[in-house]
Amino acid sequence: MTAPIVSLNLIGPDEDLIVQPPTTGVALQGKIQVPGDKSISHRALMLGSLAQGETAIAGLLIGEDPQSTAACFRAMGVKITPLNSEQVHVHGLGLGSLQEPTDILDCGNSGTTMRLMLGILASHKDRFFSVTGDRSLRSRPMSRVIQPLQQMGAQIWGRKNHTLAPLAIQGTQLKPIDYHSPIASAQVKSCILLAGLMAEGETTVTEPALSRDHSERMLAAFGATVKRDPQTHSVTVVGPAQLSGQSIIVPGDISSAAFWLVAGAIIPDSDLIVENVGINPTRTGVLEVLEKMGANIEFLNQRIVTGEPVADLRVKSSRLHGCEFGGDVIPRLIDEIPILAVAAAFAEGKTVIKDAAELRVKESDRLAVIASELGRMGANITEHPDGLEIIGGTPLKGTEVDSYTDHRIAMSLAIAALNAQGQTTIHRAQAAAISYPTFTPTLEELLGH
Ligand SMILES: O=C(O)C1=C[C@@H](OP(=O)(O)O)[C@@H](O)[C@H](O)C1
Ligand SMILES: C=C(OP(=O)(O)O)C(=O)O
Repeated sequence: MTAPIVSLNLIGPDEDLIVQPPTTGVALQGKIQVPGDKSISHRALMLGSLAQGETAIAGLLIGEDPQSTAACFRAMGVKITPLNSEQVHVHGLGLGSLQEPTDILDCGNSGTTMRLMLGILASHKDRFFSVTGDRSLRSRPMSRVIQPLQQMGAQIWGRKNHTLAPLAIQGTQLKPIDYHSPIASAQVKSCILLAGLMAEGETTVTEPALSRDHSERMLAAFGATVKRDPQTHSVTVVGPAQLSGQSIIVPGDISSAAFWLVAGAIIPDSDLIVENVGINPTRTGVLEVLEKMGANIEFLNQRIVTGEPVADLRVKSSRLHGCEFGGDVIPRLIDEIPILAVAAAFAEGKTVIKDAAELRVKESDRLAVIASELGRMGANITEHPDGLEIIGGTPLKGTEVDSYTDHRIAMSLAIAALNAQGQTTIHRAQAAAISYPTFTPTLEELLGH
């Protein structure tokens, strides 16, 4: 049997990942773990910074995005021990006590850092902040959080009529609002709730469909008064709040587990357990769609870990078939659409993904990029304004593809490559380190290197 090749060539400017599966197949077997949940990691660092006393975080994601969050809060006077997945300590300053940074806060590639932090900064009276990010983040829309913050009285300036970073923020005493968001976005919801912590009275956010609820859960755990109405998808915080430091255990990220669940489902003879995965129902849309496509996924050892449901997920390969999805499930699988498109390319028949125009304003235009790069590998995939149509079942061929510096695209293409014929070179694959720095070592481990 030819040995499978997986190599990350970091010497050239293109940071290529080369994937060459053997012709005899690469059945995935055994048990693996994925790094900590990115959304929960950001929130643990932020709420820890705003709380009185110490917060201890186990299982934090050591990716570039949480590093950006930690760097921003350190620059505002918060002591955060070096990030590691064992134990990180955050010495919170108490609500309203962040110091004015003497330099620009750099959010790197992280939309969550910038959007959530804007709510915190805008509510820090008499302090001035400037925030920026990398080229991708500087092109992502910030008006979705700036507009409601302005309704609360926030003072924010930015490029293109105050919609794009770099942004400047003059902190001020904010007023509570009752905000009906036009989009189901956890970043918008969380930004307003964080701003509401220091406004006097009730700040309510209502969204058209339920987005991930990690902020609501964690705010309540830190001692804020949080009221939720599941019927209307609305959540209220009561300010001024007081937060006190907590012990948090971050579960494995279902968005990272999704790569292996799809790999296990599409690669013949696989039987793989991904341990310790967060299965918060606001995040499990990917499992529902995979099951609808005929995937065989079992939930083992279900438990609750510091307020979040967790399980070990066992996937066995099966014959997938296409399906249609859209509507309310989209916010519950928003980051998994690129890897679901890969699953669809290997499934029999047609898959239609609708209501996903939001993907055009992520780290890359994910609809355009996944259509072009999977298309290069031979997939029959059509881009629509709000989604994708994929006719699966034609074998994919290895070729040269590009991540467009988008971590989820890099890893989705690597899984497609694992089940393709011949060698695939993924340019700029180092982007995976944004959310999953150990992706390539895990791939090597699974392939028996
Ligand atoms: O709140 C969060 O942690 C996130 C919310 C989602 O973004 P939107 O709120 O823009 O949908 C998601 O895509 C992102 O990766 C993380
Ligand atoms: C969209 C993502 O993250 P963010 O918005 O934080 O950059 C993601 O992780 O896929």
